[in-house]
Amino acid sequence: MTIHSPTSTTDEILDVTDRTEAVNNGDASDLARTAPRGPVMETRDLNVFYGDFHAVHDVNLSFGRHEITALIGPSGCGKSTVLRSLNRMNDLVAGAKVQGSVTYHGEDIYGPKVDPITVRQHIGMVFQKPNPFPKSIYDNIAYGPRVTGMKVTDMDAVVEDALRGAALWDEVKDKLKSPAYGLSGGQQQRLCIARTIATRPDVILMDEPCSALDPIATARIEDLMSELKTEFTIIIVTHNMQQASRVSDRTAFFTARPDETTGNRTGLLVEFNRTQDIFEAPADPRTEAYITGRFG
Ligand SMILES: Nc1ncnc2c1ncn2[C@@H]1O[C@H](COP(=O)(O)OP(=O)(O)OP(=O)(O)O)[C@@H](O)[C@H]1O
Repeated sequence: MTIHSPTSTTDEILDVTDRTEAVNNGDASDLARTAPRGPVMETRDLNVFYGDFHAVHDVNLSFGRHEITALIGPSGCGKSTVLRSLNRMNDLVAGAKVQGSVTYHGEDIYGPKVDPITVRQHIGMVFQKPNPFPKSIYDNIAYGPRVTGMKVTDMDAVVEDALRGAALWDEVKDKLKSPAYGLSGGQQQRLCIARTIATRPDVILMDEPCSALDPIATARIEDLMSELKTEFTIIIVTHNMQQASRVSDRTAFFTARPDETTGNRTGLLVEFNRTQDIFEAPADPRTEAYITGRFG
């Protein structure tokens, strides 16, 4: 698998091999005690700017295969900014600039030969608000495989697989030609997850996927995440700490530090560890203050 554009030559394409060493460099070195082995993605000294504004500072993270990693922290600490930099969605934001590296199976996704569209095929995204296309349920799912030129011999099977994968098939199998807008909010979000998995990504980024949903729809998405991680690597931004503790294997806690002169608040990673450790034995007092509700 490669994220290079089709013009890349074979010798420019890096192998997709597991790296077995734990990655414990950078600012969070002593805190990332249990970084995953053979990470699918890593950030190294990741800094993101919006124009002159320094939004996130030196983020070092590694995301384990078939794990769910939660990004948590108070509003404005840069969680979504970090998430969007993982599949180059920030390219679409005018004035956004990314420094440092983001690697996917060892390849720098910001490398000069890398095609951002290909990156997003491997690293899909589900947004906060369900955003189905104004099309039928069927066409919402078939759209991705069609436009990405996936070789499909049986589109009906692709649609069914994706809807089953998103735990939506039984609810919609008799109305596949109906408009997606006729579904409930929770069903629409599962449709968006089905749409994402239809193009067979490796990593799924989720930006507060349950924040617009009621508790029952939220529980269904959380169950779904646990099922999906057997096939995919999932990285989720959530404000809901119970959700992070319920679904994730590892948690990264961010905060924002005000600049002494400008007062601008720059996000930074405070602590990254197994979720159980973050919630039961946080190493940093700022993490403890946040998870116990004394800050943020
Ligand atoms: N498109 C943008 N242009 C300019 N500044 C932005 C942009 N997007 C985010 N920011 C700023 O970057 C900082 C981090 O924002 P971001 O949305 O990543 O934080 P967050 O932790 O996800 O916040 P929240 O939890 O409120 O969604 C904030 O100060 C925000 O105002």
